[in-house]
Amino acid sequence: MTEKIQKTLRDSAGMRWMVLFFLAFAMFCSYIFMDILSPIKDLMQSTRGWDSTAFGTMQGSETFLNVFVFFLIFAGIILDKMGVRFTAVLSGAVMLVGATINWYAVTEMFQGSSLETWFNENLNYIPGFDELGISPFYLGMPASAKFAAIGFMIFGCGVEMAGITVSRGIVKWFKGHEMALAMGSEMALARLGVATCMIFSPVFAKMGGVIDVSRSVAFGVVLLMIALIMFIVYFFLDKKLDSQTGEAEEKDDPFKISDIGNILRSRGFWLVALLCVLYYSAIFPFQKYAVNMLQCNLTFTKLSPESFWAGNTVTVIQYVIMLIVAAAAFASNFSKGKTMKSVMQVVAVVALVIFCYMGYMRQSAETVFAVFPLLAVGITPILGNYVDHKGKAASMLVVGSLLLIACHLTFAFILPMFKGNAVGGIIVAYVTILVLGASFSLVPAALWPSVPKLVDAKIIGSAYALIFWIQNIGLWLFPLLIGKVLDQTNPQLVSDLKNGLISPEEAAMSYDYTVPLVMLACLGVAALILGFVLKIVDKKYGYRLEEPNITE
Ligand SMILES: C[C@H](N)C(=O)N[C@@H](CCCCN)C(=O)O
Repeated sequence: MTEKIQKTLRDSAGMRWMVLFFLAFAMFCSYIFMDILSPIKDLMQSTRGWDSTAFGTMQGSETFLNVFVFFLIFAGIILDKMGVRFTAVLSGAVMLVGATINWYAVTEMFQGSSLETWFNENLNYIPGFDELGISPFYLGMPASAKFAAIGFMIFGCGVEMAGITVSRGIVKWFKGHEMALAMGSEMALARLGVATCMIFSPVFAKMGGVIDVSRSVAFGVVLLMIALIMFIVYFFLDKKLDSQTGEAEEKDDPFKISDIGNILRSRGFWLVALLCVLYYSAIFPFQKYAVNMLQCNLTFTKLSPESFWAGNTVTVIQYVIMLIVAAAAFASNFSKGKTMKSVMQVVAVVALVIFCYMGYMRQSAETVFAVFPLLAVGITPILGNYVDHKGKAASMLVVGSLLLIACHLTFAFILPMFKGNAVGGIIVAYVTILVLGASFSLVPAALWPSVPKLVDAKIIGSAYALIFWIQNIGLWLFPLLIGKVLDQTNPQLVSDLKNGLISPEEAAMSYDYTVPLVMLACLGVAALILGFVLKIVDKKYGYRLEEPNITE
């Protein structure tokens, strides 16, 4: 008798990739919001009075509840107990609530309101947290930054919860299939989100010639509504899958809190978690300051408002070219024939060169930095595919860390030598940013798909949550530290600003970033050392990190 094989939704490649699209698109929207204020640090200073410390404190608040109230640990437990679809929708709703508060805080409506007065008079001292030096507020912090920080904290809970949920969702739908490629593609779309925000956030803020930073944030809020819809659609698909499989994974062997002990006893887990915090602390916090760092180091000529390059049409054209780079790189990864692959690669490279040229012609730091996530969009899926079929994840972590060190040192010491040399400076900036983008593809593409090799499937949600929690400590600390170090290593600038000798606009463009950049390079050195240790431990204990995910 022929046995009837029951096919489930995840056995269909089309269905799997459609599910991935919903999850990844939700992350795309979330990543746009995550960095929505990063390219307009100068405008936050000139229109809302946020100096570097206020900006850094507000940006760092994203991770505050996750780290100090252990929200991420709870999120992992919720995920392992309640499942992917419930947690996905919950995370979408939490992000939206936080983002809406954040938006209100930077609107004109908030200015002069009784809420502003309240925030000016309160939250200057948080017992316990202030003594430990970890308060998300301080005396003199602008009220709008304090309230925005509260919103960003709530958003941070949602976005990190979404991050672990999406990773677990991908493991659920793709294990045994193209898991690393799927994770790489999800991250690629997230990077496109960052590039989108680098380009469009300043456009929204400056629209119609009137500066209003809240328009940028409103744009992010609308996208988070779409993210929630994506998660709701995913909810129904995931429910259907569970009805087909009979929810075997959860029912047969339910998650227990004590399972977390198993994760914490794994040597491999700790090495990956520490490498993760060191590496990501040198990337994400940097991303929040990178545009300003370029503004301070590159020489831009002010374009007249009538100039073609200053207009919004060119922004849209540049964005379309960005999409062409992403689509061609992605298509080259999936093309079967050799000729088609090469054609796609040529299209991607040509479009990338045009993108860079336009960035230069537009004479703005945000359009130059937009190329950073773009390379990651193109190559993260390719590297994910490589991990699926060839392995070498631990080696990729080592190479990624090496590139990171080289880039931060170049920004610190070589880029400033080109101040005054507009073309030379832009070339150095582009090459360094592209190499950093390559590093930012290597490490994530190798790191996240390695986690299922280190822990049991039923505790994978908690394992991701613990890694995120450890990582979030760095993501909390370093934006704050960079802001403080910047103010402390630029004492003349800070005192001139205080005494009214320079305008906030001038100050925002004149910081010396050398010390913060060296600090980030040091993180890279520590990550590199851990990468080597991981390679040794992997060999000794047989985690199979260097082996492919798919055995052909
Ligand atoms: C910031 C966040 N905690 C993070 O680590 N993001 C990773 C992606 C993790 C996989 C998400 N499904 C990143 O590289 O962006």
